[in-house]
Amino acid sequence: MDLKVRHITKQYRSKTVLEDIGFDVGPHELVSIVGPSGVGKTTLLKIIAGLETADTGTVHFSDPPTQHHPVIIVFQDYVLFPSMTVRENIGFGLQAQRMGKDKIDRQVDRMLDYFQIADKGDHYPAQLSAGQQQRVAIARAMIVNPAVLLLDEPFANLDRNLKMETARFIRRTQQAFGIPTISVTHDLEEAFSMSDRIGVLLDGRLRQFDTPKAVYFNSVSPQVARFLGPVNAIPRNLFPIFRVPESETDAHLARPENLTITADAQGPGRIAEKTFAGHYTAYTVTIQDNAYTVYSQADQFTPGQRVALRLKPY
Ligand SMILES: Nc1ncnc2c1ncn2[C@@H]1O[C@H](COP(=O)(O)OP(=O)(O)OP(=O)(O)O)[C@@H](O)[C@H]1O
Repeated sequence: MDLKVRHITKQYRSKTVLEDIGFDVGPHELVSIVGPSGVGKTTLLKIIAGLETADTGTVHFSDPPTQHHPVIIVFQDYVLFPSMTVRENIGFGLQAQRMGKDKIDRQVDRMLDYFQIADKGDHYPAQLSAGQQQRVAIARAMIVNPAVLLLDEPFANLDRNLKMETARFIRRTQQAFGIPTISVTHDLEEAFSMSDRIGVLLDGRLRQFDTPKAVYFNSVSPQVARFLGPVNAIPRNLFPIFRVPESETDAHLARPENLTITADAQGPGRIAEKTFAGHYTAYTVTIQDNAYTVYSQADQFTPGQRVALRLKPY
């Protein structure tokens, strides 16, 4: 099963929200669409789910969804039915398909085991932690064998540790069940950690669609690069001292982890600031009145010290 999104355009009251959006999602693939708040991520997801109509464009499923193989969308507040137990919540979709009780029970048991909430089957949602509620919501989505799984800000309500754990869990589950999945989020860490490919939506357009590493280290524009994290623009006249390969661009974009510092008493740079950041040290280095951010494993450089900066290939 794969999914092709082609030339999607959407306006609300003559304001263009989405313009000519196109991408593919392969079988077993998890794609994240990232972008700032209000850029149209939820609108795009709703169009793919058929809950909203596009002005132009198409969404093509290689294996068209059916009642027994539906497109499932999980919204950020993952509303569980508060007066139903966890078992009843998870089995709800199968009951709606009029499956027999024994069969539903067996499938719900499998889900409870897989999602490691077997001891919570008879609890009500209010008795669960946010992470457990999240698992119930995903289990409820997975049990109906969805053709495509759509996640809208899946971890918005979780703290950082739980978020990363849940991201890995969703990744494993989606692969184990072989379900093409699209997640929309403004949380970059989450998108980088679980996606096969990432689409960057800025000003209504999909500016880049590629692997996490490629969008991060090889951003197609300064706008995309800045949205994805801190970036240094090295001006053309400084290419030789940074050892940037010759090219036609006016400035080379380098992530802080793409620069290395070496001690050099005659070097063009000076350490202006040093900050401990856990698994690396963040330095601000000035060269000709420009400041560059460098993340380094080396912590021996001190403010005021003269240094050289070099581009390191990734
Ligand atoms: N039904 C609607 N009628 C009119 N405008 C709408 C409607 N739905 C969304 N919009 C507008 O379309 C734009 C995109 O909204 P959308 O919810 O898709 O953004 P988003 O990227 O998901 O935002 P967030 O990250 O904050 O959830 C916003 O400006 C929003 O106000």
